[in-house]
Amino acid sequence: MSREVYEDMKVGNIAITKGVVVWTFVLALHTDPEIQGNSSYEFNPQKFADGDVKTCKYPQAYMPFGIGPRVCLGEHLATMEFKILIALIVSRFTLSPTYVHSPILRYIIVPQYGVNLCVKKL
Ligand code: HEM
Repeated sequence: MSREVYEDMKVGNIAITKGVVVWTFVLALHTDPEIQGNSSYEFNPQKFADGDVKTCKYPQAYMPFGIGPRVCLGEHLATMEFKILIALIVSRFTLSPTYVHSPILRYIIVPQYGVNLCVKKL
């Protein structure tokens, strides 16, 4: 995520000059054990049971849809679409017995050995 600095400013003890574009590496924020806790690399949907902001040390450090006045306009639509999509997938397939649960970090978190699904004729 990026923001252009419109005037010379300081963030903590870092001086930033007008015109510089500052990038936030969101993946690092979402996986840093210092911020997210020691299980930051584990796939654990349960940690969201009490809402997004309770998942990490600083509520604003969890920002898959950005943050502030330019936050993603489609956040709620996309979240709803994901819920519908997951429900549709789960209702039509079961995981193959050969499936090995092994999420790893590439550019995003992906299943290391893929996800094999059993397809049955409806
Ligand atoms: C998984 C799905 C999506 C993700 C992860 C995502 C993520 C993001 C992020 C990180 C930003 C930048 C926010 C910022 O700079 O603070 C953004 C902006 C935006 N997104 Fe999404 N987005 C998703 C889906 C959608 C959908 C479905 C729509 C529209 C239907 C949408 C519309 C927008 C728009 C219009 C902006 C620009 C907002 C602005 O600059 O004021 N996004 N999105």
